[in-house]
Amino acid sequence: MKLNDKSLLETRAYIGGEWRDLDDKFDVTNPATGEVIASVSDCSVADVKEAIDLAYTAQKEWAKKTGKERAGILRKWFDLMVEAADDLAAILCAEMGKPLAESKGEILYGASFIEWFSEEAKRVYGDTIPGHQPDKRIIVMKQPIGVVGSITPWNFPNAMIARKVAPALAAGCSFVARPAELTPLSALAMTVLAERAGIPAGVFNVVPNSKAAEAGEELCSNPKVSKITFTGSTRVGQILMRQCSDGIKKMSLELGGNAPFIVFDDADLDAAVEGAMIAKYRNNGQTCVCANRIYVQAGVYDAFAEKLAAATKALKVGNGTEDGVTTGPLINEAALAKVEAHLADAKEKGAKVLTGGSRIKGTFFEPTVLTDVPIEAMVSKEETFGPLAPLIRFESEEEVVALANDSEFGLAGYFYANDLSRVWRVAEALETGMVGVNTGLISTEVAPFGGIKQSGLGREGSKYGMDDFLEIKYVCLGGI
Ligand SMILES: NC(=O)C1=CN([C@@H]2O[C@H](COP(=O)(O)OP(=O)(O)OC[C@H]3O[C@@H](n4cnc5c(N)ncnc54)[C@H](OP(=O)(O)O)[C@@H]3O)[C@@H](O)[C@H]2O)C=CC1
Ligand SMILES: O=C(O)[C@H](O)CS(=O)(=O)O
Repeated sequence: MKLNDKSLLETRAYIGGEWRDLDDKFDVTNPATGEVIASVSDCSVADVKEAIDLAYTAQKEWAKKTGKERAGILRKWFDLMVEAADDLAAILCAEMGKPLAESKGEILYGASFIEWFSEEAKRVYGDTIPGHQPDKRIIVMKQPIGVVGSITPWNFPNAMIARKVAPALAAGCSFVARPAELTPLSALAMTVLAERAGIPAGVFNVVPNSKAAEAGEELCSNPKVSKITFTGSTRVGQILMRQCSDGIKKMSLELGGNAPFIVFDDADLDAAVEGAMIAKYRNNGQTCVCANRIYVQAGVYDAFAEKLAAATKALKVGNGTEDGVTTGPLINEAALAKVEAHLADAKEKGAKVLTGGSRIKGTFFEPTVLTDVPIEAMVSKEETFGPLAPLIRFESEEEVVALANDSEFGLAGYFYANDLSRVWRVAEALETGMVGVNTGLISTEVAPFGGIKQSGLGREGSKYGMDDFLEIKYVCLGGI
């Protein structure tokens, strides 16, 4: 790994403003090569508890700073992240496998949340409300929620932390981040820059560890933690909800998805193929908003399938450090096994492979297009989280909206159409938190990201993103 600033490859835990080299360590491997790239300090539950204690103390002073002071420090952090983007991308590519160009895209995407919330920090407005009695005056103020615990996944090891820590610190909260065991290096690298930006000791803590359940249990049960923010599977989100229920702890949950991608017969097919390529194969299909089910209206099914297969064949699979590589490895053997299970099930139920369909080597897998996929196939019911594009034929708008909504998930949905009335009807009818119309890429810091049903609670990014880290206080002044 070539780095301009080698100090960004940090392996120690960051607790109360101290870098701690712990005896216990766990290895981080490169999914493209299987090589160990670093051994990282493995925090115990006692370390997590100490981080929470120090965050609790530090939060009081951090909240006393003005929004403008917090804004200035966050803006400096943003500037440092952009300056170090190439190094941060190299670290992310090495530990997660995302091709370099896409890794850099994630770094800039993560940084955009820090920039956005450095601006929002100055705009935590309250209200005055006309009194309900002559001698009463009413004000509403917003105050930081307190210590925030965060648990994040391996698939966006920089952006998922940035999307949470930025609004939390902007609001005056302090933060204890527990990154995924597979990808702690990106979290630690951004923490090096946070310290350089002047984030005070104890305000931002990072506790890498290899026993997620133990760390999670401490974060969820510790009364000094006021809020848990989680991105990951619905299964784990349910565990965390149960653990937070005793303390009625507030939560933000960004969970699993099963996005429908619908191509109507009045769509611009070339645009629809372009959108499907992004929505399906971004991050090698390992995003929660990936197109998981591709519904194509009968009249354009064959033409779309042919075009999508041609575009899929043009993807270049390989080590993300090599020029021109568009598609890296899957994160691990378990992820590959899930893709192969979905493929085998679909083929058994009658689907045909139009292109791809085989493991290459290690955890590299050919981007695959399947046709004639039946609606009862596993791949249309469960999130594949890999480069498998199942094409399902439909006849009518009513039929496909019912199919699209037949899921316990409701994160993202996409469709291509040009009829204005249809665009309004389908955008309103889809049971998802986010809808892409004639686009396959909807993720941005300026819009509210989040889902409904079992895809989660709350929204991240946008002007709405601060709300999850603030408490509303109503003050009634009497006797006036
Ligand atoms: N809505 C969204 O924005 C996103 C949703 N996801 C969903 O997550 C899944 C894939 O990501 P994946 O990382 O495997 O998801 P997981 O839910 O398995 O893991 C997410 C995080 O939770 C941790 N974790 C696992 N078990 C526990 C536990 N019992 N208590 C506390 N923490 C725990 C993991 O730790 P460790 O990895 O160290 O074991 C990881 O840091 C897919 O379903 C995907 O849709 C993923 C990313 C974004
Ligand atoms: O973890 C994810 O899948 C991200 O939320 C997807 S996105 O924000 O990059 O779209």
